[in-house]
Amino acid sequence: MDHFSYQNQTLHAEDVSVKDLASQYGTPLYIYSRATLERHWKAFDEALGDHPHLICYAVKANSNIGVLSVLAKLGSGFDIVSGGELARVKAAGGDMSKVVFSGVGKTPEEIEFALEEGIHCFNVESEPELHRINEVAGKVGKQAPISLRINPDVDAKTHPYISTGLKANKFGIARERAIAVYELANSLPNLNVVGMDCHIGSQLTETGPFVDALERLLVLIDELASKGIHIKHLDVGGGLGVTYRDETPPHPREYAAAIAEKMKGRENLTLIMEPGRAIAANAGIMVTKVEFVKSGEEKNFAIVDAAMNDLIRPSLYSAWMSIIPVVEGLDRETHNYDVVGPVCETGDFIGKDRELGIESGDYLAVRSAGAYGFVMASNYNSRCRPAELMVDGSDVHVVRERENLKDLWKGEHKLT
Ligand SMILES: Cc1ncc(COP(=O)(O)O)c(C=O)c1O
Ligand SMILES: N[C@@H](CCCC[NH3+])C(=O)O
Repeated sequence: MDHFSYQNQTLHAEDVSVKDLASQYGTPLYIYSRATLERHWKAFDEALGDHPHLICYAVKANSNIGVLSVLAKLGSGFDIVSGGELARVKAAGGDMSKVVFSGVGKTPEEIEFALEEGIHCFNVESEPELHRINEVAGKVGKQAPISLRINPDVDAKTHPYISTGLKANKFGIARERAIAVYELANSLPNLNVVGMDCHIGSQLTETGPFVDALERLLVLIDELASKGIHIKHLDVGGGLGVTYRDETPPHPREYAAAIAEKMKGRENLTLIMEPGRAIAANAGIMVTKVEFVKSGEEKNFAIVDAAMNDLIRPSLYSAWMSIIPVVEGLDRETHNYDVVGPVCETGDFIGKDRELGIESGDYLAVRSAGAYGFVMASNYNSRCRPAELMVDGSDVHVVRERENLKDLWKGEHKLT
């Protein structure tokens, strides 16, 4: 069931007209569906059935505290990559004991914060980081629970910027070094070895690379057990892709079933997953208004009020994102347009070569914008960042207010 669908030719978010929301709250505007977020999270959770598991939503995909609070109420865990994300999870009412902390450059301050909050574990990405966590834990008189992020050297077959599990990538510890680094971790006085993790990339559309990575990790887990180092949880990371255009990623159910299958007979090993995009992307849209229609000699441009600063995926990765009219079936002539924003960069586009029937003042919706959308927004060109709404049935919650002009220079000081 799609919670963004047309009713009486007008796009709705659950039971609410997107056109009404756009006129009331202005554009550009992010709109999320609570029911979709919940359904996606539950798809992972239910697919893992009785196997001991924890779904740690990857906060970076959409860190709005409204979104986090919805998932926290379901009992979600969280995968974080900064002290800022930890603070957000806390503010949203998340359970600190279900937080895993990933990322290659954790600072001493962030480590101390996470230790004080009692997180589930640190996903450690290098030997120097291991020493740093050991030192900070010693200083604050705690034992730090750790997992090593193993780079399994598998090709995720995704965009090179978001592939993370190859030797050439900056992430994790090479699997050839894994046993030695675990032995080191085990010998450090303030560390508690609890897990093993990996994350091979994002927007994966096949199950194969996930299973290959998992198999490589299981070999290491068995080898460690023979050396007396017992791993309690295996974290397979995130990375499951979604359909933006014609991709056919496995359903979370299929993906989770393939992983659970490999874990049969290992019921003492808790399975952790860190899905971000698969939970948030299709739970959100971004709505924009057509400012001008400009016909050039070679191209037609739909100049809209959203730009690369509001949604950077098309500019950054040449990502294709679906752009649909908020009101369909209008009697309009269609033309081929590049949908572009007002930012002064040639690379500022939301979509290219789109067949649309539009006039100035129309609203368009960009689909699948719930993940890596608002979180990557900036104030470039001194543009205020959009508002974010959460629709829940016929209820509408403003989960982030639109920025105003004064927010633009908050914390700045002029010279007198
Ligand atoms: C360590 C880690 N876990 C989870 C994720 C979430 O990935 P995705 O949004 O592709 O599920 C990422 C980002 O790719 C990540 O770096
Ligand atoms: N931001 C990227 C994904 C990066 C994943 C981060 N680990 C995207 O929009 O697709």
